Amino acid sequence: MSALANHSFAKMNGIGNEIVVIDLRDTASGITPADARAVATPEGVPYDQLMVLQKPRLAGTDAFVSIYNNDGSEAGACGNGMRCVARQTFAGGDKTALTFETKAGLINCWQGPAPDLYTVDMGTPKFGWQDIPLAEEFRDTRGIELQIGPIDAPILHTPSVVSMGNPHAIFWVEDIQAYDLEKFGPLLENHPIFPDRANITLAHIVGRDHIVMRTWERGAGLTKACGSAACATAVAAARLRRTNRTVHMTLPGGELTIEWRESDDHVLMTGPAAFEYEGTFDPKLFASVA
Ligand SMILES: N[C@H](CCC[C@H](N)C(=O)O)C(=O)O
Repeated sequence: MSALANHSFAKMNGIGNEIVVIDLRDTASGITPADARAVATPEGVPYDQLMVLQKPRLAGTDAFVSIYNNDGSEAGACGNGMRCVARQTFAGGDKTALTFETKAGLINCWQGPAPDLYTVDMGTPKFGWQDIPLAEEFRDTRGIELQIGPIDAPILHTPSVVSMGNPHAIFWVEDIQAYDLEKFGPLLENHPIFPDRANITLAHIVGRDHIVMRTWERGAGLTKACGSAACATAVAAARLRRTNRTVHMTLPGGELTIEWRESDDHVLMTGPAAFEYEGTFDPKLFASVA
């Protein structure tokens, strides 16, 4: 039987990014992709990402956190989800800073700068073709030309590619609403250039300290916000010398502040995390899970 049967969960959101947080640190268990898909069904708790806290594996860390998209695929990073995990973990204890281990590395979190805000150190961005990753024939990342749709359709081309522990392709456009992301998103997400698929962002640079964006997420589709995409987009814009290293990001679900810190290249993301309700998983959800 799944470790989730009869287990409690917290339904949260990170500026509209639908998050479920499960704390399995009191068990020796983890979950399977089939468990993640079972939770995402309409009979379960529909979400964009599932954040599973497990027993710490490294000394000095508060938990190992596994991240699942609603299609059951695992991801190395989830910025909005980490703010939700931080809020839940701060609420349950007396700490002012937390360290989580994820597939992509260590993530430090702290409350602030305002009472309802949380800051997450998302680590350092990676730009190499093997880091994203890109298919080897596209190793020259400057030459990526992606044309999607009929020739008279708007052509999305020359994306910036960045890994924040998960793959991101960012297309710079004048109008982020001018493209049918629900149509083009899955085509680009699954393009052979991205052997691990990719998160696809449309971004418009408003000024040197402000970007508006929206994202088709790998494994989850169109979401109201993608924190790691906001980090990747802010870094890519600064790298193109089109913005400062601290940028205000406007996403469909809300606002984030991203700082690509000059001293150590770490990317700090600040934003809210909302608690919605708590519940317990009905064991019937997992009846067909092996
Ligand atoms: N879909 C992403 C994971 C969730 C990222 C997003 N929700 C965030 O806040 O960073 C991926 O497969 O890489």
